[in-house]
Amino acid sequence: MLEVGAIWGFTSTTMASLMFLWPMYKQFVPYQVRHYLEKTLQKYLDKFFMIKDSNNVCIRFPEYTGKGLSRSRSYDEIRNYLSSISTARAKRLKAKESENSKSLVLCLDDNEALKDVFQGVKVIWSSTVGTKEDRSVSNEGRYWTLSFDNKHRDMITKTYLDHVLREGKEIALKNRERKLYTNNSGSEYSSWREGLWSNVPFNHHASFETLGMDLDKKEEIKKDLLKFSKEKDYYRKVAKPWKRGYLLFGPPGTGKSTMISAMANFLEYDVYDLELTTVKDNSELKKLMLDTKGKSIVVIEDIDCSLDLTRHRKKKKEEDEDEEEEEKKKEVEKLLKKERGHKESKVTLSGLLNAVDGLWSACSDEKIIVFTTNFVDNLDPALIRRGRMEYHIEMSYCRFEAFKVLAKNYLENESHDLYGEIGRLLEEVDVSPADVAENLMPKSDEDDADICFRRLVKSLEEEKKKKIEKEARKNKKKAEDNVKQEKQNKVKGMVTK
Ligand SMILES: Nc1ncnc2c1ncn2[C@@H]1O[C@H](COP(=O)(O)OP(=O)(O)OP(=O)(O)O)[C@@H](O)[C@H]1O
Repeated sequence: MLEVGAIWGFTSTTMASLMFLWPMYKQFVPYQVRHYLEKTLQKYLDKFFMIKDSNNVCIRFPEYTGKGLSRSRSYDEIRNYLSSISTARAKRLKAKESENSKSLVLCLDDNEALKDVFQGVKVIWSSTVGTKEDRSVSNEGRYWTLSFDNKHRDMITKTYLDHVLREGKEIALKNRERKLYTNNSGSEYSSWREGLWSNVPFNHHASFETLGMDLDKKEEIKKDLLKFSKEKDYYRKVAKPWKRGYLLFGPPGTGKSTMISAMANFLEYDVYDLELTTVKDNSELKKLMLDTKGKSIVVIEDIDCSLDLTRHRKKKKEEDEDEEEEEKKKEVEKLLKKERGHKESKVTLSGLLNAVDGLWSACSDEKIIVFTTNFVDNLDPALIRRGRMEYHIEMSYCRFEAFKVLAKNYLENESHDLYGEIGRLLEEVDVSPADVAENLMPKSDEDDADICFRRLVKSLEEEKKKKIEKEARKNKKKAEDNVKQEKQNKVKGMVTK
């Protein structure tokens, strides 16, 4: 496209002179001379432009591939665009499978033409096979030729071509095979000369339809994502990098990872799964972030396990915090410390904050950052404050609405006599959607919906029993502690007397 612009001035002057002299030239110059002159002139001009008659302008776009020149990106974008407007004529077009694309790309056959109308102006795209000389510039001498009325020249070159390239780029993004990236650790990529990220095709089929959670909450998240993806101009206007942070928190098995896949599928984004424990230091983290593309979700799962962020905690523990919960946290922290002993990462909290929304973040477009954690209270408030992690989503235990989605997913069932009992039990006990899903999944060919629902009821009843026993133990311990305390108080009282 740059080349087209650069020679436009020169060509338009030449064209104007030719248009003026054209009738005289045709009448008085012998055919052989005309033929020679036209051939010579074509050598210089025909690469990009040619004049058909005094009213029509044609622009040619050669397909660069040879002579060390990389394939013209704009050519691909034009091809995508033409493919999208030519579906009605698909049968007459040659279908070619494109590289790294999940869809077919339709191409015009040699010497075929395609009409497009833009802002009421008609243009014709045709595919041309050029002469022998053309092959020195373009692979196989192939061109797209765009013809239009000269009076629309400004609109076509300024607005229409921009529109074609923009649309073509959008289509390419939509059709691309989406990827799941994971970071290579420092030593791996330096010794194997790999990139910072390795990737595999992203094939997770989770969607918001299959995600078991409160319906209103689900709709709210979808709306938020959609709004974000359409707000390029708004972010530019308010001078903010086009990115948004989501914090997903909740107990294990409540669907945090599933939610990330659903988000990626909903927006058609790539996913970068960033394993912080293998990142050497802050500078490597910055490089990794800079090496991510737009239209992507950068995920740091179990952020509380990735870094020692707990030491920065400002809030004092609430006094009435559940003792057993606290015991569990201590256990997890102990395990993490052991783990960190093996893979010491020098990434600091400030390094992470910089990577999330430092200067670098303005360098790429349309990015979502997701942190997940099982223990939201363990995180430093600076890391998850609003403005950094704008949207906090609590993934909670399975209740009746989520159960209905899971029953539909796993058993294609929407009503059963046991629904009432299951609904009541799910209000009484806290079980994760992962646990419910496990019970609903048929274990053999004989397992029908009835068997699976009964298995679920049995498991929920067991959970309820455990809960009651736990409560009883807790109350007993409390009563014993009270008695102990009273005894101690009495002894203290007797001593002071
Ligand atoms: N809300 C949900 N909707 C549908 N399926 C779910 C949901 N939650 C869990 N599952 C099922 O349970 C499995 C485990 O869920 P997932 O890994 O998303 O949970 P998680 O919250 O990320 O767990 P962890 O905190 O242990 O990483 C998933 O493969 C999915 O099949």
